[in-house]
Order: sequence, then structure tokens, then C-alpha cells
Amino acid sequence: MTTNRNIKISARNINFFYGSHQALFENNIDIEENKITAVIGPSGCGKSTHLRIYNRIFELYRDQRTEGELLIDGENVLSGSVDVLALRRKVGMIFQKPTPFPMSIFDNVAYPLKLHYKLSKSETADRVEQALIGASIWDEVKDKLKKSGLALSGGQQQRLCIARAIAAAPDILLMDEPTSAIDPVATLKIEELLLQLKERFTIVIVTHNMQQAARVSDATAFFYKGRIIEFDDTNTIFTNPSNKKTEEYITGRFG
Ligand SMILES: Nc1ncnc2c1ncn2[C@@H]1O[C@H](COP(=O)(O)OP(=O)(O)OP(=O)(O)O)[C@@H](O)[C@H]1O
Repeated sequence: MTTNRNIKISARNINFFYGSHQALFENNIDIEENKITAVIGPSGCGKSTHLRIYNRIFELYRDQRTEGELLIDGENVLSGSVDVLALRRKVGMIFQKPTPFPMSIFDNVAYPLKLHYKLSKSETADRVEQALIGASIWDEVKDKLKKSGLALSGGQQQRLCIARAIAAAPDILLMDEPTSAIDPVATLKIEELLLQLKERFTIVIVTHNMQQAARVSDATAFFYKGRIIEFDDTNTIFTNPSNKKTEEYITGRFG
């Protein structure tokens, strides 16, 4: 990979356990700032598990634990002294199924602002507008901000969720198969949006869609059975992978 990279996230010897079942083994990866990193691999290889460590969301569940270090801007965010609420503001997450809250479009985006910041009404309105513009959905919703977020189409709901995530002003956006539940046209819209968002955020995206990884990502990590088998520039992974398993996976020989 290219040298002189600005590393935003470094996983160091990460192991992960669901009870006694070990799902991740010695994961090491350096994720570059303002780049899109794709996480690929067959079902059950640990992609989502790996992502869920970055914002410590796994801690909401009993019996799940991790070992190793996860450095964000050089700080080990797995250490006990870290402010988890601040971490989750800094590391936003978008899920497979759009998850608008059962409230108005405006309130969906204002929600994280109320949680993390003390803003006046006009500052809040301004930040909501900026986030909706940033998520490329403002023009579609500006005349119906009081309508329910649940009344939007799937693709619009997902962009609303992206607006909600970026309203909190995170540094990092984690996306776990963000387009697998929406149609191809809406998917392309979100892919275009990702390319704009990487100017401002570091993006890590889990995807089953090889074309999508090739289209949007700068770097790609191939996971297999809980291990990171290969991590390199996306172009290299898709044209000249060094590991046989990577090649078999990207050419569709298993998955
Ligand atoms: N809540 C859980 N309890 C126990 N084991 C789990 C749990 N969630 C996931 N696992 C196991 O951990 C391993 C990794 O799962 P994970 O969901 O991270 O894989 P994935 O690569 O994201 O899969 P997919 O592509 O199907 O979403 C699998 O063996 C899975 O069965």
C-alpha cells in the first residue's frame, strides 16, 4: 500500500469472543483517514463483529468481550477510562435495514444534537438542514420536515439515517451493508453520497457486493474465518490479490 498514510484507526491483535466462541483472531489493520475501506468476506467470517468493536456497541450485550487494542487517533478506545458516549458520537453507525426513529424527519436528525450538544432552536434547525443537505436528501424532504421518517422510501430512509449519523459531527462512519435492503437506483445514489462523504469522514463499509467494494472503496480487507487474510488497495485486491483464498472469493468460487 502507499506510504505516508494518515492512519485514523489501528486494530492491534484483536480477538473477540461470544461467550466461549471465538469469532475474531488476531485482527490487525490500519485504516486511513478520509478514505473508504471495504470489509468483505463470506457469511459468518466476522465482518460485523469486527465493526461493532469500533464503537464498543458489543458491550450492550452480555458475554461478549474483546482482547487487544483499538486505537482511534492514537488512543486505545477499549481502555476502561474512555467516555463511551463521546466515542459513539465520534464513531457513527449505519445499519443494513434503515432504522428511522418513529418521529418526524426533523426530530430524527435533531435527536443526536439534543443528546450530544446544547444548542438553541435556530442552531438546531441550521444543523438539521446542514445534515440533510450533507446526506443528499434535503431537496426531497425540505417541505415535509414534520412528516414521519417512516413515511419515506427505503433509500430515503437510509439517507435520513446517514443525516442523523452525520448530524452528531462524527469523524468515522461505520456502515454495515447499508444498501443490501434497498433497490439498485437508491443504492447508486448512496454510493455517490459515500464518495462525497469521504471528504469529511473516514468510512468503513461491510459489503457483500463485490462491484460495490470495487466502485467505492480505496482499500479492501478480506476476512475469512475471523481472520484478516489480506488487506490492500482495492485495486490490488481485485486485480492482483496475493492470497489464494482472496482470489477464490473475489472470483466467486465460494461465498
Ligand atoms: N450474538 C452472537 N452470539 C454468538 N455467536 C455469534 C453472535 N453473532 C455472531 N456470532 C458468530 O460470530 C461469527 C461471526 O459473525 P458475524 O455476524 O460477525 O459475521 P459476518 O461476516 O458479519 O456475517 P454476515 O455476512 O452473514 O453478516 C459467526 O460464526 C457467527 O455465528
